[in-house]
Amino acid sequence: MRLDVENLACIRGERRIFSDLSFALGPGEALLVTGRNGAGKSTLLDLLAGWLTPAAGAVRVFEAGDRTLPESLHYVGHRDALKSALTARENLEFARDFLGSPALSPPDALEAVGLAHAAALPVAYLSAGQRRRIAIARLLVAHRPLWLLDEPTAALDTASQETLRKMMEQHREGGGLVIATTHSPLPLRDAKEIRIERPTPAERPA
Ligand SMILES: Nc1ncnc2c1ncn2[C@@H]1O[C@H](COP(=O)(O)OP(=O)(O)OP(=O)(O)O)[C@@H](O)[C@H]1O
Repeated sequence: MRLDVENLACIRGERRIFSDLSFALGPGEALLVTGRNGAGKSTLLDLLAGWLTPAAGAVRVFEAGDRTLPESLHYVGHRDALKSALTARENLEFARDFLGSPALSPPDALEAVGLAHAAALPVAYLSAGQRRRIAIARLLVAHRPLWLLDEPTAALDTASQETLRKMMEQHREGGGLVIATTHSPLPLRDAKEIRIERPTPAERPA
């Protein structure tokens, strides 16, 4: 799959968040999105996911078969989007059934993030880092070529950050694409990088 983003602009409320944002990603490539708090990193992911409409510009997808862009991506956001009353395993079963294109089994995905022992626990009982690891395990239970990850290492300890880094590299080796926002260094091989700068007050619409 290929992604081509051209001269993208976004306005939220009365504010211009960014404009003229362009990049292209091909199979196996990764993009790190940096910028200060409130610069618009999550907003960019929301636009790519199709939840927001750009004020200008275009997002084009190629070589994705008959799938639309929303059907071609995984999104792991700030909120882990887990169902608190379901167990870790049930959450992954739900994700696999909902997303389609099953890949690793839920037990194997839990094993991959070091949470096999928590399979039968309701996620409400888990720590913030453990919940984040289950949200990340969702990436493994259904195959989707584009991973959109919003500060994926937040709440993760060093070992889990390394597990996630390896998962991202493996996904890329299989031809997958990764776009991750981050405030801390994420050592991905040959990753592209864009920094979103806040427009000055003069550039913002009144
Ligand atoms: N629903 C909304 N309506 C209007 N403005 C919004 C809305 N949601 C977010 N914003 C604004 O859009 C701007 C960009 O927010 P965004 O969450 O994309 O920033 P970010 O770069 O991801 O920040 P952080 O590093 O803190 O996560 C912020 O000024 C925010 O207040």
